[in-house]
Amino acid sequence: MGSIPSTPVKETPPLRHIWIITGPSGCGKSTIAQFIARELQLPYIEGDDYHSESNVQKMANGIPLTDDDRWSWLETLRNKAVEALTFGSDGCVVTCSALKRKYRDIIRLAGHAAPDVVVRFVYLQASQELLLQRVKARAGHFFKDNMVKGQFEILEEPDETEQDVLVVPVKHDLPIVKALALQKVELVMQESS
Ligand SMILES: Nc1ncnc2c1ncn2[C@@H]1O[C@H](COP(=O)(O)OP(=O)(O)OP(=O)(O)O)[C@@H](O)[C@H]1O
Ligand SMILES: O=C(O)[C@H](O)[C@@H](O)[C@H](O)[C@H](O)CO
Repeated sequence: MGSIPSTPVKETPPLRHIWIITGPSGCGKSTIAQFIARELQLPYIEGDDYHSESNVQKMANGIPLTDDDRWSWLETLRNKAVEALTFGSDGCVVTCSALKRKYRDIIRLAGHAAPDVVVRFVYLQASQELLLQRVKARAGHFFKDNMVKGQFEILEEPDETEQDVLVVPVKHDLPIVKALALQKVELVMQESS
């Protein structure tokens, strides 16, 4: 009796995630994004590095950005993320305030870059009072505490209809927030592998 030939198992390559770390100024985007990028060994793209000189000047002068100021910045961040994957990365971590849903929608288009690319947002959730304190205490940054209120005025918090968003409360001490964010990210990666 001949042995039954085994059906070859098709290996599906793991998905490549673009992690967008979001939230208003001072919520910890840079801190958490650098940590996650280091832990997952992924490239880190700092959103603030891609604001135009005039955007930075505006913010430094206490003038909030408008939608028009943000469109090309959002497109640039999306392109940078896709570029990182095109150059062979297994994923990447990007900081972007992404305060409005339509801004997140612009970034979401990166998910069409290739069938294995998935965009996920990590929303760092905090109260205005807490972020005011954290921005006040931070030195050497162009974004000052007088601008925090404006961030909350336009903030559209992701709701349950945005299923690609992981919410991480950031009122806890930093080691706890880091662990929580990483845990949520790793769970998604496990579920999608
Ligand atoms: N969980 C935390 N507990 C205490 N301090 C924190 C926590 N998370 C961040 N910080 C501090 O708060 C400040 C703001 O953090 P960070 O610069 O990472 O925020 P951000 O969202 O990137 O800000 P921005 O958008 O203005 O660049 C920093 O001084 C950081 O060390
Ligand atoms: O959309 C915006 O208004 C900006 O991206 C801001 O969020 C700042 O750049 C940032 O918070 C300072 O780091």
